[in-house]
Amino acid sequence: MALLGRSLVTRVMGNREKGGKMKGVHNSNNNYQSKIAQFVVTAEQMHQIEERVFVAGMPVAALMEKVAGLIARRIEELYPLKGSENQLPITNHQSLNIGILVGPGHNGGDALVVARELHFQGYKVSVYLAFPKLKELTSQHARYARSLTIPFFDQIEPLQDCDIIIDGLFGFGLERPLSDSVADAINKLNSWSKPIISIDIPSGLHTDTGEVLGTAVRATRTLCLGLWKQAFLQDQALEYIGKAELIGFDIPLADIAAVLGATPKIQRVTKANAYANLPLVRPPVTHKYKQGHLLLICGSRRYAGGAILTGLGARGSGVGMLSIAVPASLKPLLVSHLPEALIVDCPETETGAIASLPDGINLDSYSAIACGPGLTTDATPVVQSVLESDRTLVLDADGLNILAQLELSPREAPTILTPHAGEFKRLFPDIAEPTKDRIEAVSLASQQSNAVVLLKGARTAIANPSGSIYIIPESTPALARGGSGDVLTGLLGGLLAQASSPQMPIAEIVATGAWWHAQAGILAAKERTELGVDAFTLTQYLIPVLRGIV
Ligand SMILES: NC(=O)C1=CN([C@@H]2O[C@H](COP(=O)(O)OP(=O)(O)OC[C@H]3O[C@@H](n4cnc5c(N)ncnc54)[C@H](OP(=O)(O)O)[C@@H]3O)[C@@H](O)[C@H]2O)[C@@H](O)CC1
Ligand SMILES: Nc1ncnc2c1ncn2[C@@H]1O[C@H](COP(=O)(O)OP(=O)(O)O)[C@@H](O)[C@H]1O
Ligand SMILES: [K+]
Repeated sequence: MALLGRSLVTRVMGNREKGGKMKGVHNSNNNYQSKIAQFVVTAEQMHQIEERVFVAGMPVAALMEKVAGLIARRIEELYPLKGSENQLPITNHQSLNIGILVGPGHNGGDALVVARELHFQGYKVSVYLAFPKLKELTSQHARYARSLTIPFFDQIEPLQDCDIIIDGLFGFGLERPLSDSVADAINKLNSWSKPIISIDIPSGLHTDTGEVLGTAVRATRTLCLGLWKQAFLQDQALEYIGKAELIGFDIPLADIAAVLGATPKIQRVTKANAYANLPLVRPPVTHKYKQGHLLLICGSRRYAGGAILTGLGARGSGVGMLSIAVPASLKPLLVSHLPEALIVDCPETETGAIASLPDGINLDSYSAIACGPGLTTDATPVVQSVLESDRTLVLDADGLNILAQLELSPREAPTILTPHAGEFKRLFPDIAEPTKDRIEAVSLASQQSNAVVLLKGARTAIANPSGSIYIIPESTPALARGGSGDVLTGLLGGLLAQASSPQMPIAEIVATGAWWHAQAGILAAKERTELGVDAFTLTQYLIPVLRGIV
């Protein structure tokens, strides 16, 4: 995956080192936005980056003015005084009432600049000032706003009649739980069901873990400032964030690289870096086995459909050759759905699970193996034998449930584990709740197992043992549906089987597959609504995702 665009970073850093000033590389570079989109920061890293910008000479007040100006313009665009684009059920666009919540720090300062700007544009602005003691710059903006006769209140109730609320209580400076009075105000605000725009992050959320520190604003939309904060990639924060949008303010790439490193540890998977890993172009002279041979091991009498869905996911990957090992009695069914696949019929247990792989099967002849969907836990010997193989191995579903009962002895070849939160808990019982700080959880799990771990969820996170983490920043709850994980397993297996060289970073290929899967869900939901994305339909949208690329 083209990570930080190493060449550019080296260039940028080189320029700084030589002259102290940036030469020739500007943030207006067409690539700037797409580079910025990959980065994820903690509150501490954002502080450090901000500090470098200030030390380099940017005045704090000037930066606040610039950033808050961009926020104000965006709010005017979203809720214009005149015009028909406004989605709100507001009839009189001439007098939009905007309630602005102001906290003690620079998040509150941003909010006050927004208040002033909207006031001058003709909006009716009211301020709820939650604290008597403010940081210096925030205090100055409050004084000026008062001089403009903008009304200030120390209770939130007077804002109840506002059409829109802007939340500038706390940004990334919030580190401890909210006091009762602010928490009460936020709870009241949430009960009004008004459109709320949060500045930087919904007040009350922890910037890194996305945890609710007592209570938190439930925003309709959040305008994240400068760089994506980690909370935007944590499932537990999503219902508070609403629609997420990045408001860039031209932070020099050199300052980002100085803090995050040339290859940041955590990356959002963007279209650009996913594309770079897709096996889109084949050599003109090739043959099916050169394009990867994937062995799927899946299905049982009870879960026959899982094998079909995994097979169709693998088909979507474009893999050169597909073999599917299933209980012998499922062979006719599999052939009818996947005529191109070689069906390996296996001896069955009494319960209709795979008892063992057929005698004489040579696992070395496959480029990769994906094992697990629909197996039932009766297929333990099969999982044992693939764990002993030296092939790249994806384990999912019952493959993971079986693994949880076994010892994962060290494997030479890459191992990819793809649990949802329930499977994760069974596999890694001593790692804290995977629904809390998912980024931390997946990273620990990868180090503990020495495997690439993909933790499924609304923001699927992938970690490799060396510490890199990839997060899929967009998806759709349409995927929360039986069988969509089976599709992912087949797709991942197909992509890994096609990896042209063993040196290709496995976690990046896995991240690419997870991105593709999510995009297929998004596209299918767009065309068919979120209700229309059953797992079979999902497989039909894998290839259409690529339409924009080739
Ligand atoms: N980074 C950038 O480049 C840019 C940043 N900008 C903006 O600055 C924001 C960050 O500003 P910030 O650092 O002043 O922190 P912020 O989130 O406003 O709040 C911290 C304040 O709250 C207080 N406090 C904390 N917890 C509390 C509690 N539970 N209950 C009560 N009080 C509590 C804490 O005081 P303490 O008591 O800890 O001394 C402190 O005063 C950022 O999100 C963005 O909007 C842009 O303007 C320009 C570009
Ligand atoms: N709320 C959600 N938003 C986005 N994606 C989701 C959501 N819930 C589940 N998914 C995705 O759907 C898939 C579900 O996989 P899994 O739980 O293994 O289902 P199954 O075992 O039925 O196939 C995963 O890829 C997961 O990331
Ligand atoms: K906020």
